Amino acid sequence: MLYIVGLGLGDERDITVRGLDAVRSCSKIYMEAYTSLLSLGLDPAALANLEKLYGKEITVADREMVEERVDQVLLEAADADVAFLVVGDPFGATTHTDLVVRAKKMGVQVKVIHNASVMNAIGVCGLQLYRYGETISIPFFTEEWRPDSFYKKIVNNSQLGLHTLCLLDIRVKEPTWESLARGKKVYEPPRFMTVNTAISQLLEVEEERAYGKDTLCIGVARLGSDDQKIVAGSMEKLLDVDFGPPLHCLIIVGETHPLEEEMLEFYKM
Ligand SMILES: C[S@@+](CC[C@H](N)C(=O)[O-])C[C@H]1O[C@@H](n2cnc3c(N)ncnc32)[C@H](O)[C@@H]1O
Repeated sequence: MLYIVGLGLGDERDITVRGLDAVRSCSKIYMEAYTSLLSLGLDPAALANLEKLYGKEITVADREMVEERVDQVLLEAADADVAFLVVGDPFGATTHTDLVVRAKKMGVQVKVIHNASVMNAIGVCGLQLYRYGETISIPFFTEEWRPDSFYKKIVNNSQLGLHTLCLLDIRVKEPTWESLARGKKVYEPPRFMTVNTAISQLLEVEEERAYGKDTLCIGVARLGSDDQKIVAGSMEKLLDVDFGPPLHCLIIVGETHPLEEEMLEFYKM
């Protein structure tokens, strides 16, 4: 059996009882470490906490492993119970549908154990799920590369009066050759996009007045942790707010219902 287990958004204690039972029963544990709070996956101290809780060693599965060598994991799961851990929820934003499809095609049984995910940002600020449009991802701009395909989606959402949840880029540096030569992959800390960078990039590509510096937005940092931070304000005001350590996401507010407005008041700066 392949157990795909969501770890939630806080720390190692956020796994569900059902998830913990499954993990402890498995002979091999992999942890996906590229779509979410990578510090959990790549910080040796955080990893050690998880291993202590599970009583088992964890193999960190980076993008290359998940995309290119996943059949090895699935073959193991054909003969034994294997856990594949995902920070957040296995189907939260980035889905692991591909893994499920491949497992089923190979005749491997799959059980998914859900948990909180970044999708909880949708409601935590008081906005309502059915008043959101398409979710977007904002990549880091570089000197030569300024993709803005997300912009059209914001325009569409805004024309319909819908809110937009913006997920922000995470850049994982490849393990160095030096560390690979020593037979060990060593990861440098990933680069995370802040709410401030996201807003300045959004203002840079704006041209159809879908939004502007006065548009109401909500910045959400470290959702699900004890020190989560949620601040609502105009783009201009949020540009100067220090949201602290990652992970961050941003919501562009569309037309609001009176109940949404009441809740938003608690977060306004
Ligand atoms: C691909 S999504 C997360 C998928 C993950 N499996 C989940 O269920 O949450 C990654 C993006 O979501 C946002 N995100 C994830 N966790 C967050 C958190 N705790 N607080 C704020 N934003 C978060 C960040 O913008 C991050 O780049």
